[in-house]
Amino acid sequence: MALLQQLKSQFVCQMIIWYVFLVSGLIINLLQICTLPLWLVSKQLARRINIRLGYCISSQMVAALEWWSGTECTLYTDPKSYPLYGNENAIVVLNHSHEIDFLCGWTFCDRFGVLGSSKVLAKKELSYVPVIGWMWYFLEIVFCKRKWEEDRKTVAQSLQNLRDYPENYWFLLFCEGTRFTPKKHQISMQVAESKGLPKLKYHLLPRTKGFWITVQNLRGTVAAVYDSTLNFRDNEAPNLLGILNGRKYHADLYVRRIPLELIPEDEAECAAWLHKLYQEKDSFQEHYTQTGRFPGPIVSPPQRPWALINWLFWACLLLYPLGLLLAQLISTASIMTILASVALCSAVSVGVRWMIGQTEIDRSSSYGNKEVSSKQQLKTPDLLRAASLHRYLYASCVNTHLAGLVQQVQPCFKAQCSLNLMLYSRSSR
Ligand SMILES: CC/C=C\C/C=C\C/C=C\C/C=C\C/C=C\C/C=C\CCC(=O)SCCNC(=O)CCNC(=O)[C@H](O)C(C)(C)COP(=O)(O)OP(=O)(O)OC[C@H]1O[C@@H](n2cnc3c(N)ncnc32)[C@H](O)[C@@H]1OP(=O)(O)O
Ligand SMILES: CCCCCCCCCCCCCCCCCC(=O)OC[C@@H](O)COP(=O)(O)O
Repeated sequence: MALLQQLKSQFVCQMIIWYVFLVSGLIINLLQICTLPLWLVSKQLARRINIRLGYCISSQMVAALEWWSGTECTLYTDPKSYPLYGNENAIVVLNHSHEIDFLCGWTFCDRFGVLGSSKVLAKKELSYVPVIGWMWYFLEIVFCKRKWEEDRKTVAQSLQNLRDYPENYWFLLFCEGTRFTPKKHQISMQVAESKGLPKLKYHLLPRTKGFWITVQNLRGTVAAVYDSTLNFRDNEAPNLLGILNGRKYHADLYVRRIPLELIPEDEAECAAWLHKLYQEKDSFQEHYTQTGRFPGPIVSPPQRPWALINWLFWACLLLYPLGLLLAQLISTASIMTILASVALCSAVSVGVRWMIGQTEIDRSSSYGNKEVSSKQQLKTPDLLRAASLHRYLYASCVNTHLAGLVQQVQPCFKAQCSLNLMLYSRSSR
């Protein structure tokens, strides 16, 4: 066992995994380009082909997690909801604190048969990542610049395109918008305070616009929101390099299925609903910290062999020509070819390191890192501030089960909030 573990951490093994991933990925990207003319003839067929091509890439990372590192992924959920998973379209809301959270998400996608078709609202920068980012263009992943004024149109349009998608998919939303760091947490809690929202211990304050626009544009085609909360046992801090080194982690995922009809249509109410959801998620994390488990029963889906079979297929296909090439290099070695090969390998290693860097929290973007000055808060137009306060008042009432009453008096509430805030803003100028 220890020998196997040592073998897994050998540089040469990791080189093989990388070689197979990169070369097969680029071949698949090329095949995806070849499907372009087909989009004009049969869009649905082109989509179905791309789902399978996409699977060939993303399942390699799932294979690395499940078969190479042996990471265990446990699902806590209601057994009544379980049969629906994978058999309907869903919006997945997931916390964003771990470097491999997306990969654990992919594992569950694979187990429920929606890996090739799974979607995400991703930051635009990821679309430039070779192999994965390029693959995403053809899978109609929705990209955003995290600048609402620019995103509101493009994101809505991309979501509308998914309305006639031919296979079931899960649409993943990291509503926190960026990965958790202590600094981002501190700043987002200042924002929460300025909006009169309760503080969260384990999450950043969720950004509500992406959630609202997704629900609004996918209503009628998506059946439910899967509220998903992920954590790792024994305070593990998993990362991609650990996976490639064959290190085993233990992921626990708690999923609640919430029918889409229960989510308010109005933007302010939808935002309040999401804030309340994150307060609940925070309490689940607290429960996990205290007890080492999530509430409810464990109903884990079985591991499937397809990710491993796919990897073995590409390995057989690509390792033989690599062997031939190496043999030829050694037999006809000239100084020039050796130097050129070393230069090529070094360039590839730098590229690979950059790709891994995309998953590392230490290299996270500065989004959500900038202090929001009180001056900026005061600059917010009166009505927007009023809407924020109204949202909070509504959320507080939802918390105290007074939602029905609020809905009745809502127009008066809105007017009263607007008036109060206009008076407040004028007096503070
Ligand atoms: C059964 C099993 C179930 C589940 C299995 C689990 C998962 C599997 C599912 C699918 C897998 C599929 C794919 C996974 C593969 C890979 C994924 C990889 C990565 C991609 C992830 C990303 O790229 S995350 C980053 C991009 N995404 C997002 O940002 C989404 C969330 N963001 C939003 O919704 C934003 O609103 C926005 C992007 C639409 C617009 O952003 P913008 O900043 O322009 O506007 P905002 O409205 O958000 O900001 C202004 C308001 O925010 C307030 N503010 C200011 N500072 C802060 C702060 N620090 N924190 C919080 N709020 C802040 C400000 O006051 C404004 O307030 P308003 O009152 O005016 O709204
Ligand atoms: C067998 C396979 C082994 C090979 C391993 C391949 C590794 C390839 C690495 C490419 C990774 C590209 C997919 C990246 C997904 C990263 C998800 C992520 O977490 O994005 C961060 C954003 O949400 C928020 O960004 P920040 O604002 O925090 O910054």
